[in-house]
Amino acid sequence: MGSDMFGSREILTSAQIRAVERWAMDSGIASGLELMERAGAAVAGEIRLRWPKPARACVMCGPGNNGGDGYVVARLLNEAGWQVRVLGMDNTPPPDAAVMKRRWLEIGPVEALNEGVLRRKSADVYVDAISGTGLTRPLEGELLETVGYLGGSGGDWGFFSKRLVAIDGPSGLCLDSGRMLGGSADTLFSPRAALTVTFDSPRVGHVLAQGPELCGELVVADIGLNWPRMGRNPPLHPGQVTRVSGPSFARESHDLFAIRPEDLAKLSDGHKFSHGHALVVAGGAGQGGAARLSARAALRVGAGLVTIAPPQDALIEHALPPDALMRRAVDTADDLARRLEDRRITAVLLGPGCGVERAKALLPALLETRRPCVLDADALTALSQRKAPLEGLHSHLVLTPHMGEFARIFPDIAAKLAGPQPPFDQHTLGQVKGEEMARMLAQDAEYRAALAAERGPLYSKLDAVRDAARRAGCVILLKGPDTVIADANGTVHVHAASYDAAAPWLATAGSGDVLAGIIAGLMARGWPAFRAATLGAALHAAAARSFGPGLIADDLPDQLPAVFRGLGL
Ligand SMILES: NC(=O)C1=CN([C@@H]2O[C@H](COP(=O)(O)OP(=O)(O)OC[C@H]3O[C@@H](n4cnc5c(N)ncnc54)[C@H](OP(=O)(O)O)[C@@H]3O)[C@@H](O)[C@H]2O)[C@H](O)CC1
Ligand SMILES: [K+]
Repeated sequence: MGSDMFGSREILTSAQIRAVERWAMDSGIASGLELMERAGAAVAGEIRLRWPKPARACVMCGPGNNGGDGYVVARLLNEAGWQVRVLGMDNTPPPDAAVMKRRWLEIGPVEALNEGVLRRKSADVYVDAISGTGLTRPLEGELLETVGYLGGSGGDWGFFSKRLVAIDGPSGLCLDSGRMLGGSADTLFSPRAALTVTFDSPRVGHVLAQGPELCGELVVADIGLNWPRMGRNPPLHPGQVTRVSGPSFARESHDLFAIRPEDLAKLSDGHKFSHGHALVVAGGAGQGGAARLSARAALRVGAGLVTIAPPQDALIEHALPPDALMRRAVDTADDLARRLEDRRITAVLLGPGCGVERAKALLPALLETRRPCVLDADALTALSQRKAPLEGLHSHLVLTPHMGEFARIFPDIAAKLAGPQPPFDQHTLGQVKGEEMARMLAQDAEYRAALAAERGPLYSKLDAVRDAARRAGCVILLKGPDTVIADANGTVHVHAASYDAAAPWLATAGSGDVLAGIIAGLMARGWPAFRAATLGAALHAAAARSFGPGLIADDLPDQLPAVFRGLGL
């Protein structure tokens, strides 16, 4: 999946993939049994690619259709000459899984699925088919002990992390949020898979939070669902997609990678007079480095003109190259307002190295113009210190906070995301009071309503950024290894750096200033806020990858030409 860096693909919630499966079955594309056979065959095939010599497998099958996939894997590995041991449950599985279980029982026994039985004999490969998209509440009892043992409660998680293959996801992982259901954020004793095989499309939980770490290598297998993709009519009924709300499925889909064919055409459009003019506000004396990084990035991404605007007494600091940069002093809000009377300035960046007080003083004049702009760093702190932080924000605006800045502007949303997740027991509720208690009770009610409506149970980073963007009425890009970008209409995009290998190098000082500059440069060139943010995140990661290890932020802008060449521009 990582190889398709410049494509886009939908990321689905559990409810969405269920609806797609139902649609495929209802339209006669494939029966449930056929889909399950294909899913199992895909998993068995991936296992045999990695362990080409028949070996010993232990397949753990849960109570639902995830378990059904497991019984198929067991049968197919057995046919390929593997020694297969199956652990399963004494329940009445759903109809397709029941058929697959019966077929396995013609071949071999099903032992009880618990930690004691699992410990008894070791295997070369362990297949986790305990739970998939149907997990709705934290695991308990023997299942929890089994999953905890896979996660290392027996003291040896390294053993399983090399040989655990998860079907759809490691069990216990909420595939709508990337968090362990009922678990703590530190994922102690959470199973880590060497390989996760999922079907049709990645799920939200594969790319957010702990998902990438717990899933290991992610393979997305095509099981022939053939549903109409992006931008066409969905096979989903509105009621089935309310978790990721909005009227149409195209708007609902969370695409993983950002660069689309229409972006390529526009990036290579060589008409210099249509490339706009970005104004990058800089800080006082000795503070100019961050803004210069941003300005250089805006130039490299192709803004026709870039002006850096420090206070008068810091102007001299910006005398050095790049000579393509223009310099104009901006001391007061009036100066900025006068500068922005020039309609040729098509985007503004405020924040990097600007100083909180200066940002606070300039913000009203900037927001007043409703000019496309990016607010980063000190401008975000300035926002959060205003009496009404969100006043005057508008849809041509991109905020690029990291988690700390996000939490200062949206404290309640951040608390909901970071806090314990429902269902809350009496003990947990007994430890809080007042507003905290009210918030948790509301969240618990929301969780139960979501379950009743067949939606994903946990509050995810995706939900958080979407809620924040709706409230603020602008685009928000929350930085991290799983960068989530949302607009005010509920469209969400995930840039999952965890799947493109650039993440560790991007965690370097000044990297955010470059990202803000790239986005401002794209906005100056006429990209609407949301597309500028998604494309900017992809170009930023691509620049890091192009340079590789040893990267410092100064290197990023100058990698953009190589990235563009790589895109065939
Ligand atoms: N033909 C198909 O539908 C295909 C399915 N695929 C695979 O199916 C799973 C999704 O299957 P589903 O049955 O919806 O869900 P799971 O197997 O993940 O789990 C559901 C069962 O687990 C029970 N459950 C839920 N939470 C818990 C818990 N905390 N402890 C114990 N048991 C739990 C649940 O019981 P309920 O009481 O809640 O009903 C179910 O019995 C998908 O992931 C794929 O692997 C294939 O994709 C192909 C086609
Ligand atoms: K699983």
